[in-house]
Amino acid sequence: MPVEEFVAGWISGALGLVLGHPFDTVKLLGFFKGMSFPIASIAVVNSVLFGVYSNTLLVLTATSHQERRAQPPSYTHIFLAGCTGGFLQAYCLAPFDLIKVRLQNQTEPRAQPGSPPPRYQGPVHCAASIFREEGPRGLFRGAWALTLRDTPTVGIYFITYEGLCRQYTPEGQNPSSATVLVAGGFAGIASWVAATPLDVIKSRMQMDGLRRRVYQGMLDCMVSSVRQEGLGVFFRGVTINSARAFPVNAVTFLSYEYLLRWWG
Ligand SMILES: CN(C)C(=N)NCCC[C@H](N)C(=O)O
Repeated sequence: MPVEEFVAGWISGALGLVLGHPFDTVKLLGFFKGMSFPIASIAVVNSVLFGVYSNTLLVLTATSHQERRAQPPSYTHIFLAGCTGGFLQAYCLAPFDLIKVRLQNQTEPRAQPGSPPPRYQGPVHCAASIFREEGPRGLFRGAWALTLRDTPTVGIYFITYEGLCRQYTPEGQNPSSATVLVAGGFAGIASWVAATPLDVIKSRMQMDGLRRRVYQGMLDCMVSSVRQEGLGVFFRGVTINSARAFPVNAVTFLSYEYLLRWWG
């Protein structure tokens, strides 16, 4: 199994994250300020995403990453490989994403003289507290919604990227840096616009259980969110998700492509 794609995914995910971090921090004003935890987690998750995508395409089409410009895979194969990558990354992402959401939503003010310490004092403390208070399964709270969010939308991510690259690249050639940047940016936006409704539900499921359980399950969360806030609830955060997605995924795809060309 070729491993370069896993390593390239690892490095490119970390680079994309550095650009995306300010957006992640303002999305929910909170306590989540450090970089080491998100870098470590996104690197692992992106490595699984790109590694599984590329190796699934290898199984489906018998072409390596280097051969794919001369023998482009069909969009059906790209979509299926993307969905497989999205499905597997969701399971690796689930505990990291839960910790991120819990820390971001922590609204207690930063330590002021006399104020009680925040409930979670950092990522490791947060993981240990969830494990202790909600059990090992607690670390996977919201994983179903995350899987439903990521499986089709990562398919959309790779289809958009490949479609735009093919549109603006002469046959058989590698896309230019500008094309990779634009295609990567729009792939990020397309996938996040599609992912936002389930992203809202996922975050609510992850916060559920912190004090008392509010929702019976994912469907109940959807229905009560729409009842209380209207259909607009599914588009909450779509603008900031898209604004973050363009630079993050432009840089992710550019570094991924260049690392593979450099090693290839
Ligand atoms: C849930 N969605 C939209 C995705 N997983 N999209 C594909 C990768 C996105 C990239 N790691 C990012 O953080 O923007």
